[in-house]
Amino acid sequence: MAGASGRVVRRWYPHVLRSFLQVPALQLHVSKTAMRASQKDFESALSQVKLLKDPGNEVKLKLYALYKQATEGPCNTPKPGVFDLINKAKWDAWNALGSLPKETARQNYVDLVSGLSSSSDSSSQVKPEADRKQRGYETLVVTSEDSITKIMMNRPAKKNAITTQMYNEIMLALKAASKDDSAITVLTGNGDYYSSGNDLSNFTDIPPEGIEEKAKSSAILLRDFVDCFIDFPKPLIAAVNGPAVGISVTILGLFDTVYASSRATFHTPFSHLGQSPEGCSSYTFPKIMGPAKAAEMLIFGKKLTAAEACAQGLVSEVFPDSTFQKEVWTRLKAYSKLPPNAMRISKQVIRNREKEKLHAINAEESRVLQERWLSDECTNAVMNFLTRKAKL
Ligand SMILES: CCCCCCCCCC/C=C/CC(=O)SCCNC(=O)CCNC(=O)[C@H](O)C(C)(C)COP(=O)(O)OP(=O)(O)OC[C@H]1O[C@@H](n2cnc3c(N)ncnc32)[C@H](O)[C@@H]1OP(=O)(O)O
Repeated sequence: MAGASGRVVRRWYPHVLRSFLQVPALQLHVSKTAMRASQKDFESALSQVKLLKDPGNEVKLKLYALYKQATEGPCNTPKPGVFDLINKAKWDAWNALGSLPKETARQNYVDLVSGLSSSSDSSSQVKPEADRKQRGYETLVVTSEDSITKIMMNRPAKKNAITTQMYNEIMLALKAASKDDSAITVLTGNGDYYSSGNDLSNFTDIPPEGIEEKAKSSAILLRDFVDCFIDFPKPLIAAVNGPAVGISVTILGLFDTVYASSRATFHTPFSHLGQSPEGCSSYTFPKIMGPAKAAEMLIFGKKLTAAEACAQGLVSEVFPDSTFQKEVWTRLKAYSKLPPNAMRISKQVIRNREKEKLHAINAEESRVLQERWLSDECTNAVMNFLTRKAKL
């Protein structure tokens, strides 16, 4: 088909998309059960999508996953076999959305299509290497520039506490970053905190099936989340711009490099919260800092300053807070110019032999936490925070 410019424009919908995603035409009509506030926008996005140029397989997978989540809810179909590559990729994309609410998925679908429409309108002017703010995230700002994908947690008013939606969006962003053309990926926080860890209001959203079911699905979410860090194939850097708590600290052991502002602190108050370590920290922390120092953090909740965390090997380098952003990004831009394949392969050589072990540890930590979340110690600690009786 010839576009307005005379260029040959390949319309990818419906035949290509349908054959790729094998979505029957009828499925593209929204089911009545999916009626919500953004229903009209969603329907118009479904029509708009037909007019777009081929956005590439990665985006098609994202659209597919959001469409399935928006209309059917969380993925609960059996995982296709390893050799069923297309269906497995589709299943993985849908499954990665975890328990993202239907309404949010619908909104994300609408945002994604609107982003695609505006970028295809001005596609002739957009440089592929330009700073691209990726749309479709509500709790993150994801940008790609200078061969660096930056994933910034963006709930500064809540100290970047990680909601279920943010866990899902970080997983999506990591999966996209693992396949994009960037050389390195950076996780950071917006505002004065890096992250205050798990959003404790995650404990209040109990489904009709009860707290046990919530603990079970949360353990799956946690395990999937940490797996994404274990498996991330490119150099992964944390730019810890301020205090870090809980899971935002424990997963640092799975990063390749950790830069910290002098204002950052590192705090894992699991016993105070009636919980136990996650993010593979029960293995990585003793390995990084020795069992005695790790126990002080993970059992007794000792908070480390940035300088202490650096002395103990959890942090690679500390920068004065006043120059943190400038110095870190100058350093990262230089690193991002190194040959990407060499960096990726070096990471594999360093990390691969431990992957299986890390997955097993992650599974075990998630299993133990699933039980902890049902304990009185944990319930009381969370209630105390939510009723403003306690802070860390
Ligand atoms: C049934 C099972 C369900 C479980 C689902 C879990 C899924 C995966 C779990 C993985 C496990 C992770 C373990 C952890 O991460 S443990 C760490 C948890 N984090 C905390 O306990 C921190 C709690 N926050 C605080 O103590 C303080 O807020 C602070 C971080 C010390 C900052 O204090 P400050 O006085 O400076 O600021 P405020 O308290 O006024 O905070 C500003 C607003 O932000 C809200 N906030 C901050 N942190 C969190 C949080 N972690 N969860 C929820 N809300 C948070 C705070 O309430 C303020 O909100 P407001 O303005 O509306 O009052």
